Amino acid sequence: MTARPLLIRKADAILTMDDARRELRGADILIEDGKVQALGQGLTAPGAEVVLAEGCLVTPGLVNTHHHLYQSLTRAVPGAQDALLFGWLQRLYPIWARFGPEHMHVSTLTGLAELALSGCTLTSDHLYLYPNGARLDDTIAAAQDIGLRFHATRGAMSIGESDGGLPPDGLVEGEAAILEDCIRVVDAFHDPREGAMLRVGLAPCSPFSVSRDLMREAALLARDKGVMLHTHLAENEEDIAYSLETFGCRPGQYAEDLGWTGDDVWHAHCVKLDAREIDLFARSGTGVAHCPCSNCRLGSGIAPVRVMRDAGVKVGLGVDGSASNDTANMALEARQAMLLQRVAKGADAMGAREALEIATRGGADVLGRPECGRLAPGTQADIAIWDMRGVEAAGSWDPAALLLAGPSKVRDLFVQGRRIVADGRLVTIDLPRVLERQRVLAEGLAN
Ligand SMILES: Nc1nc2[nH]c(O)nc2c(=O)[nH]1
Repeated sequence: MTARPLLIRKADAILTMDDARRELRGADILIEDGKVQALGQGLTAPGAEVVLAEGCLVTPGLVNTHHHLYQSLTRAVPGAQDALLFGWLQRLYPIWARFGPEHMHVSTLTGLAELALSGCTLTSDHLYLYPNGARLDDTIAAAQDIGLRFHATRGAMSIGESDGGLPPDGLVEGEAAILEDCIRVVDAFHDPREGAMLRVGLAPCSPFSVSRDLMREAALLARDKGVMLHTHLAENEEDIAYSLETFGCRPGQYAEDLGWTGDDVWHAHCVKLDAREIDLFARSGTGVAHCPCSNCRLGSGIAPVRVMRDAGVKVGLGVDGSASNDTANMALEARQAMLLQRVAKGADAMGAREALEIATRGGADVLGRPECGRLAPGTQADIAIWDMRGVEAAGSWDPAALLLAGPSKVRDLFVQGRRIVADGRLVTIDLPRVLERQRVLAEGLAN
């Protein structure tokens, strides 16, 4: 929380993403106690810290609804560069099986740093493997170090190869132990209060790596504890084929039968949802984490985001893990979301403002955080300041330039009114030291 009030002054433009989608010119934002107090021209606040935003565009901090932060240690792995989802996973599982607590902590710090520099203030993470004593706690500590708002999800895999699943047997956990650890991390870390910096969700990994029983039990536990549910769904054709062959139904039916629809549930990818499944998601308030770069990289396809949005499905944006993106830049991800819908449906299928809306309030709504992802009196002061005077945006006429042109990195970033990035540099951690450790750990995995 900010001790002193903070006044962001004279922004060229503020895209508030409030309920009226107001856009303010030459305007200020006053922040007190971690929340937006006022927006408008000529605000004053005696004793406030002043941040000048002339030449800048100000937006709500971007919200990332799907990531596997640990994967930042396995970018561009040979043999996994040109594969479809299942082959890609089979190449990487044995490498991930060698991770331990430090790998989780350092890779998460690295991934969060990358997100912060690209304007992200709130991210979820899906950690679904726990080799060699690794724990969800390792990633939570990293988020607390860096100061980003964090939704950690306790993922899991329980069906190994010998039981018809995709992962190697050595990488799966027993279901009783999974549920026990879910209870532990929710009780230890989940903060249900408005404005929380840390929440926990439950996230069995995917239909081809967990049992139906675990999905059902996780849903019951999540509702008992009042936390959200997250998994991968309908990611590509292999995923659909597995569902039809193994469960005798499409992914939407599978999710509905197991209690995995509702406004406390969000599914990653959903590239292959059909019209009935989209209607189910809209009626039930089920959210979607759209991951356009990863879907391109793995050749999964183009998610029907235009159709989903028109049907009323809640859609947020996700960079996905850095083994399948392999960058984790939220601004570029929003640009990719916009461009892909145009490839699918034509040049007017999605504008820059709509893509930015998905990347801000869209994601916040998917994560059940209506106090984030928009700037209005009373919302959380999660704010990105983009310098539009650099070469990327030079000559641009409109704030839409942020996604049509650039920049893709922030000048300043505030989370709950606390500055995380100043003049393009992270101020909460020693990034060069983290990157050096990341390099050593990656080398150790590669050799
Ligand atoms: N894009 C991804 N899809 C997945 N499915 C699954 O089971 N794991 C993953 C993953 O890490 N990335």
